[in-house]
Amino acid sequence: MSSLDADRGITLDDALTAVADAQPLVNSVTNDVTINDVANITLHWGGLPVMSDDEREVGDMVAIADGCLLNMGTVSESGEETMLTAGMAANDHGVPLVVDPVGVGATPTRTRVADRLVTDLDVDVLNGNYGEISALVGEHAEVRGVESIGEYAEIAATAVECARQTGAVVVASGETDIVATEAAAFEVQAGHSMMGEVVGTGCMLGVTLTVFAAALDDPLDGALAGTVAYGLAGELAADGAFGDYHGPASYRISFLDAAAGLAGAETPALSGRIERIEVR
Ligand SMILES: Nc1ncnc2c1ncn2[C@@H]1O[C@H](COP(=O)(O)OP(=O)(O)O)[C@@H](O)[C@H]1O
Ligand SMILES: Cc1ncsc1CCOP(=O)(O)O
Ligand SMILES: [Mg+2]
Repeated sequence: MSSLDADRGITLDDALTAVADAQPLVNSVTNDVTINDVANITLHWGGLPVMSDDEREVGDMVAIADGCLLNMGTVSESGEETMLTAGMAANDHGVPLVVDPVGVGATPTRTRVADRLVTDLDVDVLNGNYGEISALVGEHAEVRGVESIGEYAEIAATAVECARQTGAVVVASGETDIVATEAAAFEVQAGHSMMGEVVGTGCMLGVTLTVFAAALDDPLDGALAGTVAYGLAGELAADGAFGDYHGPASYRISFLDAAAGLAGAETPALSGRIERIEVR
């Protein structure tokens, strides 16, 4: 199977095998809306989910974990402090840290919490939709609730700027996903429009990135592999490879099955799906 990136020589099969071998324990401090899907897709990829979010134990749980996700979808005042406790434990113990700044830009509170997370913590991977990533770097963005509204013609440059400001690998999700570091940007053509019809596909992407970042040594490899694997699962589900569906609710089930079955499935060729792009 073709390499995820010619310079790095890692294939999707390598990544899927690394996840299966590592069986990473991933602690997700995440929102109440999609927490069960986040837990299940962690398991479906080959990871071990735990959703510890109590201030008295979260630091200890993250210390023994292989990856940590902070998703601020329904973050409360106490939850904000717990996220900092978890994130600092990840940093102290060298545990890969992924942040999903859900709804940043929609309200001043969300913007403040997101800024605090990316400022006070050393984040390995950041994932958000186009609006969230644009809001995070202070550019014009329309985030309605948690949905990205409007057009973002310069999203690749914005993602690179976000990587520069935060030091993280940035995944800006949408019809075309952008994976960016401060020095490089990749367009990833994988996924299906049905994924945009299901609440939780951004949250599940965040924990997918955490699983792959935990299993691979380099956050960029983890972000590229996780983004590609996730999109391919979306395509296979949409193609009916994991059962017929009749709308977004049944599609969601097929999608979860596709994530669980991707390693054993005949996946579409990757050639041309991942393109390194020039960003000034
Ligand atoms: N129209 C689309 N075509 C292909 N993939 C999509 C589309 N909309 C969303 N996705 C995929 O669904 C996942 C969630 O993306 P997005 O909807 O941007 O996140 P969020 O749910 O946080 O707003 C990503 O993997 C993205 O690639
Ligand atoms: C609707 C909603 N409200 C707070 S968190 C959440 C789920 C967001 O999920 P995603 O970012 O995957 O769309
Ligand atoms: Mg989201």
